[in-house]
Amino acid sequence: MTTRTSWADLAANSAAENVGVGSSSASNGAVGTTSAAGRPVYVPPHLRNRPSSSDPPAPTSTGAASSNDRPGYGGSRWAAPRTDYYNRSGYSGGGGGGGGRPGGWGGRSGGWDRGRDREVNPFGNDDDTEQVFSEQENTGINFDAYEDIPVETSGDNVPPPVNTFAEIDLGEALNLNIRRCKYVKPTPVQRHAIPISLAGRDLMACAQTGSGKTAAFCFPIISGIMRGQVPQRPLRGARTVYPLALILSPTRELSMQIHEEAKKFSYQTGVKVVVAYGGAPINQQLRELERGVDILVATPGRLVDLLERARVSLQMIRYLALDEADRMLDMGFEPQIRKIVEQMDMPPPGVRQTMLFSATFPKEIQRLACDFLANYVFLAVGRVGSSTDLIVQRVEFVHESDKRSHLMDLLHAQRANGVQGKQALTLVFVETKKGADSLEHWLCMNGFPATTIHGDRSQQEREQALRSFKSGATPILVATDVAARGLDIPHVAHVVNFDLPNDIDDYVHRIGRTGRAGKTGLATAFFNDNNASLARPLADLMQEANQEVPAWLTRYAARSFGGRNRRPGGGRFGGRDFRRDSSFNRGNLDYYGGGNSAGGYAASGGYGGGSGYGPGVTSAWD
Ligand SMILES: Nc1ncnc2c1ncn2[C@@H]1O[C@H](COP(=O)(O)OP(=O)(O)OP(=O)(O)O)[C@@H](O)[C@H]1O
Repeated sequence: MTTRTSWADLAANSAAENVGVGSSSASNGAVGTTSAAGRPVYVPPHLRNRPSSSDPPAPTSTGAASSNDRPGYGGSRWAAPRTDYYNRSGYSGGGGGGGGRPGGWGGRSGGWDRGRDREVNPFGNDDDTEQVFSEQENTGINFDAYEDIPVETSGDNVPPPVNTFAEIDLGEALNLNIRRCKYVKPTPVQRHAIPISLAGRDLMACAQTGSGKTAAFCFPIISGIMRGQVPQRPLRGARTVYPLALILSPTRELSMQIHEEAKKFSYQTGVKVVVAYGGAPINQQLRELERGVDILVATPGRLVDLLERARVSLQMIRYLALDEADRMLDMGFEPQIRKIVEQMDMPPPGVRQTMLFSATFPKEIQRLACDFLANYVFLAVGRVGSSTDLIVQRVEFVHESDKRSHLMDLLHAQRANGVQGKQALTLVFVETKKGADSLEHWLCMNGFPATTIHGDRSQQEREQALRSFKSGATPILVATDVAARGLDIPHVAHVVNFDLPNDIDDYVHRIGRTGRAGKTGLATAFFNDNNASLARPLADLMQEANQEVPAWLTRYAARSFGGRNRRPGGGRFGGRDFRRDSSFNRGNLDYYGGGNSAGGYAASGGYGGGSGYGPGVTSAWD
């Protein structure tokens, strides 16, 4: 029954070596065993009767060099919070109710090691601390490209931005991972968003595609969990888990990607990240959850399933992040998100910290989002909903019947220009799943290896398609909008909008699959009469991004009535914090904090001259 390298042993041993150690784990009265040092230690149910691991604990990489003497940071300074966690009944057993933490706090270096479950190094085998410190910036990244981007913040007492990661108190272990990722300096959204979130503020952040939003919400969450004190976890079903942070995203692949990123950022911090998404066997995800979870990354559907099975409780959520937040709150997802955030057991706004991120944020969605926020800061890096100048945008007039041959011409030209005849990675967006399959078939028949990703394919097929695309085995990926948002696929040189979307924001996200992290990219759109309603927003967007707008498109734009893409108030895009709109400020309203579904929220003064907002929120929304 002894697990020589169990989290409990390690925690106890580590505790003894550290300052500020609490009482031993046996004090929680839970089932225990005896550590090598003779101290009784608790072994959670899922670790009992497991063979010992012969592996030593993960080697420390921060060591005593930590310059941060807060408990919970790096190296051997982990003891205080760890002991704190595992002494709490309901957290690590005490009747078996501890879902989140058991097993989460293992290695001396802050990693986790639960018997046979040892934290895998997400950086692969080439993680060498010396190399980490000596290597240069992520190659090919030119964040200077973002330096001139205007930044707008609004809200009460907005914490100031930083210029370097060193200025931010993220903790030694996380700082080391940032260096392992070869992030030399923060991107503009990170410079602003991280200090705001670290100060405990709710945030609605809008920044261009590929500009590093994932790290902007992950770093404060990981850092907060590392240093935070955890309130007592309730005793509930033995198999219910209590994550401390929830990150929701609209697609399975994006959730997987965020999970991969978050695992890198949290390596050896002791913070455990688990992902749950549909289409994959739930039992495997349940087993993973039972091993401990601090940060749960999930798609809404699978999360609702887990909540209804009472396998996850949101009662302990301290951080809620919605990636692609405007998508999460649009008509398709809103009911599910409301159910998760408002109708289960999640703490309300003001108690939890909420972060909403996207590259696009229409004003009507900003209004909706207020239900989820308290006294939030609005941050816009660049114009809300704008595309990055790094993407060269071309629009070509192509009749429906000519699209295939036109695509073929593009691909031939691209192949001719490619390195050693290799096809550059090209992502082709189409409207329908059927259309995707048929175009893929046709491309393959014509000597262009292609694959597809769309909602009618099994999850395994989707994942295989992405792998095959990323590796270059099938350098053309034909996709529906399922691949439009968030996916960070290196080396996508060209995005083709074979069928243009109906909504300009979807266009922004689609083309954002190229031109990421300071790199340049190319986006070509096939436009014809079917896309007339997009003419105006498209022309405006291109102009704004300093792109050449064809004269014929300008003529189309002049004729178009705008439709749903035309946003009133001068700009097509929600170019800024909607709280600054005169319609919103009308009546000297006095809004208040708290997730009141009537629209109450904390926009406590300080915006565009409004001196506080009132309960007449609904009238301001009319
Ligand atoms: N500070 C940094 N230094 C270097 N690279 C970075 C930095 N921050 C993020 N990156 C890299 O930039 C790329 C884009 O980041 P990310 O996927 O978070 O963008 P995003 O803003 O969320 O994009 P999207 O709007 O498409 O979801 C990733 O490959 C990431 O590793």
